[in-house]
Amino acid sequence: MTRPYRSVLYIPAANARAMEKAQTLAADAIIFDLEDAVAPAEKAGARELLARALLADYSGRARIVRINGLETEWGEGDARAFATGADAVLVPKVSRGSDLDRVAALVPDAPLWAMMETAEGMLNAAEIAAHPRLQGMVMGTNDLAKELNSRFRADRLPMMAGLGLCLLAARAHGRVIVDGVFNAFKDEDGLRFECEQGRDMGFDGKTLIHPAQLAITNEVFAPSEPEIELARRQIAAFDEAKAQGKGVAVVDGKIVENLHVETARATLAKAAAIAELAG
Ligand SMILES: CC(C)(COP(=O)(O)OP(=O)(O)OC[C@H]1O[C@@H](n2cnc3c(N)ncnc32)[C@H](O)[C@@H]1OP(=O)(O)O)[C@@H](O)C(=O)NCCC(=O)NCCSC(=O)C[C@H](O)C(=O)O
Ligand SMILES: [Mg+2]
Repeated sequence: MTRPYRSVLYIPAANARAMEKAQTLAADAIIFDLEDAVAPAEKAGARELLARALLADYSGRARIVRINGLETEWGEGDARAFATGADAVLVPKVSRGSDLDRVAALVPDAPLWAMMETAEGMLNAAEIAAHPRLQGMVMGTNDLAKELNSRFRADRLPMMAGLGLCLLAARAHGRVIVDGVFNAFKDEDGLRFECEQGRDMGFDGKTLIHPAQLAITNEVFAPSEPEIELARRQIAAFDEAKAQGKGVAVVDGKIVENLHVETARATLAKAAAIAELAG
């Protein structure tokens, strides 16, 4: 069954307390960050703290390690240190498919994830998504806004071209894709608006910076009760229509064809995966 990735929480790998706390948080996945959330003076210590933290039990949550870029003095050591022991390695600032090749060689067994956060990366999203070792993509909307010189807008109009290109690329190649962070972690209404926008666009989930963002995000990216109930009725109605030799059913005045049944089955599978993770 496919894992859910509704909520993907960043934790600075220099913060031992936060990494411990994460063992009991309701995040679907965790990104242990060695890159931007860790100051240069803390990089070496963070690597050691993280190696210890990864021995703990995170109750089935996906554990993803964001390494420093290979152009930095820490990148290669990070990749070697976490070639095993995590569920995936997240590569920052991926601009083209070949950026993943060197990391892939250093990390032969773990799946790779790519931070999508450069202008070049947006233009090469399809090539990046096609990389054979890639499992998932993470929007880095802070870095992207910096590169674009765009202003923050609640409707994220300046981000739409990049978000759309990456989403298309991820879907074309069957990759997981999660939306960028919402920086104002005490603004619940703003977070809900952005989660709903991301969910409506088709993202699997959202990256988060604070545990206070988990509940809203998990709620918005999960199938709602009415969606689950509708999915069940669509499947039942289609099965009945099929038994009568018809290819189309009607539910609540709307047609249900094979493709809608596939979506309905995916909704039920996602709900089941969420329930399984919750235990
Ligand atoms: C944003 C923060 C610096 C706020 O920290 P703080 O003031 O300590 O928060 P609180 O006092 O409210 O914390 C309450 C308790 O929650 C724990 N905590 C806080 N944050 C996390 C977390 N991320 N994961 C797990 N636990 C967390 C605290 O330890 C407190 O616990 P307790 O002691 O039991 O009370 C801080 O939240 C933070 O550092 N967040 C992560 C920032 C980060 O990782 N940034 C980098 C990723 S964002 C990015 O780079 C995206 C991308 O690349 C782009 O370009 O867009
Ligand atoms: Mg970034």
